[in-house]
Amino acid sequence: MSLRRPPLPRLLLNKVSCMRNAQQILRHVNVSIYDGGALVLTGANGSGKTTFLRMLAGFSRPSAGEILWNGHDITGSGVFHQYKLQLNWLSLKDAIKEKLTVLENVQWFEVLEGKQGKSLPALELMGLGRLAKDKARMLSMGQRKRLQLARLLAMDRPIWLLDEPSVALDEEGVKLLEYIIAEHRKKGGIVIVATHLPIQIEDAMLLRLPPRFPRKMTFVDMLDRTDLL
Ligand SMILES: Nc1ncnc2c1ncn2[C@@H]1O[C@H](COP(=O)(O)OP(=O)(O)OP(=O)(O)O)[C@@H](O)[C@H]1O
Repeated sequence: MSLRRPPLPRLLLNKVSCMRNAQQILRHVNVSIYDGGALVLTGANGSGKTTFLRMLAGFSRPSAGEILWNGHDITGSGVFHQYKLQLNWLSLKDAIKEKLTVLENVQWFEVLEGKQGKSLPALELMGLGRLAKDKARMLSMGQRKRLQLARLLAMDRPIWLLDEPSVALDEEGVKLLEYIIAEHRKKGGIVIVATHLPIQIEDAMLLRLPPRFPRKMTFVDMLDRTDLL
């Protein structure tokens, strides 16, 4: 008989609820995520996907329950600083500095991490190698998203929190996104994605958040209601 304990999940959400602006957004969420794991959050607009990611990123606190990292509450003093260093955050606000070149935009974050040498290979992987010396303001929306993804690769942190990462990407861009997610997981990285668009992520857990305001009437119902027109 083995006396070995089962491994702790790297991240554990235990009956987590979250309020925003005095409104209950998330209620009693339970999730365990191990190294190499992936969680895909879906749900209607306003159901709380971004709120969920923001809470994991430490931008807002759970109103009830706890989020444990390596078994420690992430809000605990001493833990939070260490935990934040594990995170890579990608959102629709891309924090791209328009006056810097594409390469400098990645190197800026890489240097802050105390790392070097990964920025150009990351840009090349994301198909932006030829634009590396151009000013970032010249980039299209999809290219800006590719730059954000290159930043994830150059910073190389274990837990990726990705809010709508495929928005604006073309078909090849989505394939690249799926590829880097798969590679990150092979190294033991964790990926948590909020998305409306289908992304192929093997063996991902799926969490569909319920709509916050049950719809009394659908759009199609409204079209049928002649008295409303
Ligand atoms: N800055 C804010 N302050 C207070 N409440 C907010 C704020 N942003 C969003 N909310 C509330 O939180 C709810 C959940 O928003 P959230 O952005 O988490 O949803 P979402 O599932 O990511 O939506 P979407 O699919 O539209 O991106 C919203 O319905 C809104 O009422």
